[in-house]
Amino acid sequence: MINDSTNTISWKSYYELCKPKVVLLIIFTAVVGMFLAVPGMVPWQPLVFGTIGIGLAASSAAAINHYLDQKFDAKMARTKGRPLPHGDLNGTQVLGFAFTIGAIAMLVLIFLVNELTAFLTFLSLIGYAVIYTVYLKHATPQNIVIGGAAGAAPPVLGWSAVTSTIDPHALLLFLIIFIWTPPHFWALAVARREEYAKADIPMLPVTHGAEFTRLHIVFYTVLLILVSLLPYLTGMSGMLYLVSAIGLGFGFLYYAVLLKKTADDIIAMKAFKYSILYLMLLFAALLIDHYL
Ligand code: HEM
Ligand SMILES: CC(C)=CCC/C(C)=C/CC/C(C)=C/COP(=O)(O)OP(=O)(O)O
Repeated sequence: MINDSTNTISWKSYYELCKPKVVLLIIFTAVVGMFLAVPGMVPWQPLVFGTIGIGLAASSAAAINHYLDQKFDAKMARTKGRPLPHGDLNGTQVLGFAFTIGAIAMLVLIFLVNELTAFLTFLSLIGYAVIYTVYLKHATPQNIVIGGAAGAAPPVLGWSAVTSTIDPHALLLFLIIFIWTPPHFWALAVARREEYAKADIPMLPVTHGAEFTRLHIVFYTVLLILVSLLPYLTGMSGMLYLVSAIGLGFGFLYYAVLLKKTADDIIAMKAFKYSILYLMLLFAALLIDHYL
């Protein structure tokens, strides 16, 4: 007889392996890339199959990250309840799941979208799941600056799913997420610096201190505001986007400066949460502006 409660735990665990909230935002940025790629409605095939392929590939990368990071995850309060360190799933189950959904993602992208998108998505998957997780994360405090390229790729993937090209406008969207990633992550890392130190992971607040990191959050936030103006300055987006980008950007800067002044970890977590809202609303503004 099937044990219902075990079954529920296991489905929940597989779901958790996918880092669902992160992947949802990744999918959203990819879908915005698709919509911006063409003047009218996006053809349904790249929209549906591109979304499935990119979403499954990002989930596969997240599951591989759970597998490869399990020993480190076990050492940190934030991550020790994850399916592997908590013992809800074993390594074979996690790798089996990751490779299955990763293979489905690749087949969908190769045969139902296009080869360029499949290739770029594969690069992003390897970039996050292997290059960032195995090497960069443990090698340098610039880990997330470099590794951020994988998480910044989805708008380019979405765009190429529709046009089979790497468009310069898509690269602007890449640049926005690339510059957004350090203040997004460092806000959390500042608040969790003792855990990262305990797990011996050389995040910037561990190697260079919290004060230095807070200063870098302000620096990257200013850079982000400037970079976020590029879609308007290049004629890709209009006034609604410009006003949104400036308003949202100054909201981010408010938290960054407040964090620098107060050195308060509660403010750091507020800045981290705001960073997620910022990216979601900025991409929503790009989308709405496109159809005005
Ligand atoms: C190398 C790049 C990145 C790093 C190092 C990073 C790091 C993190 C970390 C450590 C968390 C906390 C997760 C947790 O508490 O379990 C987080 C949460 C989150 N990240 Fe990122 N992130 C990166 C890129 C991205 C990208 C590209 C997106 C979306 C486009 C994103 C969206 C989110 C969201 C939505 C959450 C909240 C998840 C939740 O509440 O469960 N991140 N990020
Ligand atoms: C194919 C494709 C589009 C791939 C996208 C890659 C992807 C899922 C990027 C998200 C980045 C992320 C959640 C980093 C968390 O860092 P961490 O692993 O150091 O955080 P943790 O301590 O919470 O595990």
